[in-house]
Amino acid sequence: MDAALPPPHVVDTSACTGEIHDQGAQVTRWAPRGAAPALYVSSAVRLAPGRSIRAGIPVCWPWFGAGQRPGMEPAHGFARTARWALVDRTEDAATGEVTFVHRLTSDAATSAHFPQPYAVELRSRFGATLEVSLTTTNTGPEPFEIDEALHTYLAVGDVREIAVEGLDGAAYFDKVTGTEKVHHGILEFAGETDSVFRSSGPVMLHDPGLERRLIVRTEGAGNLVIWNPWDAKAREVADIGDDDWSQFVCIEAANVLENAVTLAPGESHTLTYRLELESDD
Ligand SMILES: O=P(O)(O)OC[C@H]1O[C@H](O)[C@H](O)[C@@H](O)[C@@H]1O
Repeated sequence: MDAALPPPHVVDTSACTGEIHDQGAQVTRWAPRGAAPALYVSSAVRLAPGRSIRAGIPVCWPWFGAGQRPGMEPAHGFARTARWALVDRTEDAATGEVTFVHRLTSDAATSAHFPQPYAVELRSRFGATLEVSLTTTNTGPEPFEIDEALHTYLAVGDVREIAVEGLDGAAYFDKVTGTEKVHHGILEFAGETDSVFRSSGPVMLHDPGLERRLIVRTEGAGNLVIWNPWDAKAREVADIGDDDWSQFVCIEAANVLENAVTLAPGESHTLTYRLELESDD
């Protein structure tokens, strides 16, 4: 059995329900009041110290995927499995909004692959909309470079039936084929998809199965990464339930490849993800 992860911080207000873990400063649930959950939680999710949580919004930092050099581990950087410190929690009684601030510093989590001093703050605002901002500050004497992503798992009725609007004309790197492409029209899904768009949105996800639309807006992002492993690949990915692959799509706000962020000493950068849900009725 897995060792226990401390329980998440829970939000239950007039505006929404939600939860966030100190591990990874990871939002795992959000639903506006009266609506179904907007974020996917794997039916095979494992909540254990040091294990990435297959749900919600993993924070990928300070590298993405396998990183820029061979041997960089863990995948997607160490922030998503590190224990962050909760430094603030505020609630606005009038709006029902709850805001958490989590912090990770080089004193708390270090890596041979990223020895530079830093402070990272994750501000999550749970309300009628969800807003998550990741701010990186270089607290050391030398410049450094980071990749980053707010790797959001969106819950969908059936990925084969959804349509994503807002990427017409966008260039992207197709990680499945390893080629550069340009997308035209609406984005629909018919197989494994792992695309790094050179676009920051906004995009609208039309979901006829769940009779709703999800609107993603970003700030400070050079890329949107869109991922679904499809059936065969999903079986190779840890902690995804056998029949889960059709029930999510990741639309991630990111700065990767040529959009990696370089920070001079004392400099900060913020990456923001806003999610809104509109029901059809
Ligand atoms: O299995 P994980 O380490 O969580 O990564 C899951 C996925 O994340 C991103 O979307 C990448 O673009 C994919 O290549 C990767 O497979």
